[in-house]
Amino acid sequence: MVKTLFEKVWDAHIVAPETDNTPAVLYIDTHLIHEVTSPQAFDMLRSRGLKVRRPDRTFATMDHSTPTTKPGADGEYQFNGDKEKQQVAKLKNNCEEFGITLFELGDDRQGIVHVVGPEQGITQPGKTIVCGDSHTSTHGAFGALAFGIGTSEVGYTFTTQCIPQRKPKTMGIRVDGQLSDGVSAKDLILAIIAKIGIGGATGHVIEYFGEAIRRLNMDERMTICNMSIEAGARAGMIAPDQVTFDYLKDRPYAPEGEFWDKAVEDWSQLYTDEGAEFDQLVVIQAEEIRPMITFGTNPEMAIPITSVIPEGAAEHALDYMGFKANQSMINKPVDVVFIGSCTNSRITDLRAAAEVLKDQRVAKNVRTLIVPGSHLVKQQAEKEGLNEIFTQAGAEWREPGCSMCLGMNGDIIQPGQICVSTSNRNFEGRQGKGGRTLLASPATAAAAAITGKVVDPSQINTMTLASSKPVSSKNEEVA
Ligand SMILES: CC(C)[C@H](C(=O)O)[C@@H](O)C(=O)O
Ligand code: SF4
Repeated sequence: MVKTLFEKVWDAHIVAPETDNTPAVLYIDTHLIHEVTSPQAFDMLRSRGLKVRRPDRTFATMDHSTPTTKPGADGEYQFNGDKEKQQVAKLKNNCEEFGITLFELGDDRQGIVHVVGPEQGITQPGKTIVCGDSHTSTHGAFGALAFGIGTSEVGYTFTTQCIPQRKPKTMGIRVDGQLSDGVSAKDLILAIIAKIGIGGATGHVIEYFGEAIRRLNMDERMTICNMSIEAGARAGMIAPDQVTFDYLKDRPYAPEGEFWDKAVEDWSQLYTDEGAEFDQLVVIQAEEIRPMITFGTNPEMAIPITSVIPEGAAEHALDYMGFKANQSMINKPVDVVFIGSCTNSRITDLRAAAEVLKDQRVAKNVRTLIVPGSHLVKQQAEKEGLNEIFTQAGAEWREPGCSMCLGMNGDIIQPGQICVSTSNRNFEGRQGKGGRTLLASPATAAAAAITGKVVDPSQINTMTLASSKPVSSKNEEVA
């Protein structure tokens, strides 16, 4: 029988099939946890005298509430408040008590859960992966079936390594052709969500395929799968290929030696069979995609950066943003730029930002925060000198974590401020009460940082060369 990629992974993990009255029981290979959605599940275990069934398949990191400033001279981290400090301390205690591997503050492996899992080789093709976090869809970039779960399901996974699940429908999104120069994976996924809508993939698992997807590196594939949830999808998946295997080879938790060879053999079977059908199919032409930006308060409210806010866009959203239909987004003034989050905080994202920021200065009054997704990303960026480019430009180079994506750690924007952000959600107040978020790619965010306004990143080189801004002495040395 021909099967889609999703069906292959789903079928291989069914412990008990779905009936009219009961959902399927799905075996979970890997359980990722963080400090925000795990405490109640651990409390449940304690109150019932239960253990974690597979601590060896459970991995924890701290990311949402962690400070992005370095610890003080005394080694103490400066938390936003007691609540955040306790949340992090609780995770550490819980992991010790239940024998779970934790990538804690100060550990080189610490970072955003959706950056760390792949980076450590914990995320692998064909696996079922859950986490009490909606952007778990990120891991589907490896051909895993990965989705977010609620706190009670975190409890089920702790106790049984299984969860009850209704089988989702499938949606194929085929992206033909090649993305144009200067158009990123972030632009592609924003364009996809603008097209199908925030509810467009509700109840479905999306598989992305086609030439343009094949050409993406793993960081880019993760950007795409990360935002699947913003179209309502249960998960996003991309069939693994040589790009996937090359990424995973020699990662700490990847199989070794003969186990590696066997794994690659198995993983190579993970694709949608010829003739297998999706419940829905969407076709996109890559050449038509332009750099994108959002203008509203959900990720579907996105347009090519050079076009205008459409007539008929939700008025409430436009009021909140302070924008009007038919206006161009170009030249809108910007107060803050945030480059980070599980969507765009990996090394290739930072390289893209550095390319724009090199030998430039961040505009006066624009606060620019650059937050690597993990310590290993941070170390790699520093090895390449990207941190120098950022700090010389006047941007803040921070410690890893979710940071201003959600502002749980205190990295927030002020009421009324406009922030160009590489994150995945532009909901009202998400980055701080009254704050206004414009979602975009790292290149677009970096271009906004140096000009202090929304600009087409493809225009940036011409623009900066044309302007005779005074350059810092450091820049003269470089030149
Ligand atoms: C805190 C967590 C539950 C939440 C999520 O599930 O997505 C967060 O990561 C987010 O991005 O809003
Ligand atoms: S970076 Fe943002 S979207 Fe990703 S897990 Fe953290 S808060 Fe959620």
